[in-house]
Amino acid sequence: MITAESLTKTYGAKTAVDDISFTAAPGRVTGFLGPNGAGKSTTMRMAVGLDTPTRGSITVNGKRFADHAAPLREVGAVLDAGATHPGRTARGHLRILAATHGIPHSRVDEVIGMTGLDQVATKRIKGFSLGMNQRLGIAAALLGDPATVIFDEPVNGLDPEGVRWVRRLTRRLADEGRTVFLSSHLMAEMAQTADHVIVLGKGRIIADLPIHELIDGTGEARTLVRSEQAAELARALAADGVTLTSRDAESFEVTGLDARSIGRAALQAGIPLHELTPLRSSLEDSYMQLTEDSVEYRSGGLDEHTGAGTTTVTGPATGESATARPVAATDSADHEGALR
Ligand SMILES: Nc1ncnc2c1ncn2[C@@H]1O[C@H](COP(=O)(O)OP(=O)(O)OP(=O)(O)O)[C@@H](O)[C@H]1O
Repeated sequence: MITAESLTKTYGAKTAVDDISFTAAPGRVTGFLGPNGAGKSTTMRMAVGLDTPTRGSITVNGKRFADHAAPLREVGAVLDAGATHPGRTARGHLRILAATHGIPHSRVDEVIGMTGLDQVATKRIKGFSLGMNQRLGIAAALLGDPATVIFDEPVNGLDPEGVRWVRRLTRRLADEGRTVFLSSHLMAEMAQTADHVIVLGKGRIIADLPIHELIDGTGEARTLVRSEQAAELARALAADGVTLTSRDAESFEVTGLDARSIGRAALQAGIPLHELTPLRSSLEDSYMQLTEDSVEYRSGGLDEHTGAGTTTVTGPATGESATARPVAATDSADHEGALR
């Protein structure tokens, strides 16, 4: 269990973590999600005593990290997979760690087996690929058979097999009743891995909810429609499976019909449209919307995250224009590309 209460960290004038409170519970994978610079790593570093809170607290299994008599048996963390001695072998590295923490040698071979490092256990770490280093970091984190694990961006730079392996492993660890706390800036990754997500933006929590609520809340595409003849248009669109929700006298939201079909139906009915805006359609979009105001570094021009530009939709009959910002146009392939 990880519990943060009013946790705050400032570096000079910079507030990296801003008064956050949350719980990562045992038996589930909690995803810690947020754009670059949101404060994820800082929070994780405070959880394992590598940084001190400016205010508030973060405890693991009920105690501050430093107050645990045998911290490695309580929490295993991978915050920087590269932090090893390059001249040592994988087994040598793990044996030294085990010895300094009073962990029996037999556990070293267990974690080597669990992380699939058998073939390279006697090889020097300096020749290790990123994926092997990541596995070694995880092996070290699991040495003490901890009840809580904390992995910072565990799939970053991994090949598809590595990504799948991390997913399966984290699921297994949670199913064994452990608290699994993972950070990522990729919604698509979290959607496949986490049971619960905490979304951080500019040091603050902007969402804390089960992953299915995030999916259920955003799964169905909605379109905002505005027309002076809203009632007439609503009648033209009415059909099985189509839901119309009124916003005001001239606008309503449509589910069960995409923007293209709505536009076509309006044209056929000779009804001018003033607005036709797809509201959202994917998990990635909802994440982008959640974090829209929280992105610290943004490139100019097209929104690099949503891939969304601005599309002008010409209303039928009158030729009036309406501006639609198709947030649904996200192509998450770039994000997922790193995962395949
Ligand atoms: N030692 C430090 N000194 C000054 N500022 C820092 C320090 N560590 C982090 N920060 C700042 O705090 C903010 C949060 O950083 P942090 O690394 O925790 O974010 P993050 O969500 O992990 O991002 P990323 O995904 O890029 O690692 C950033 O603006 C960062 O520049």
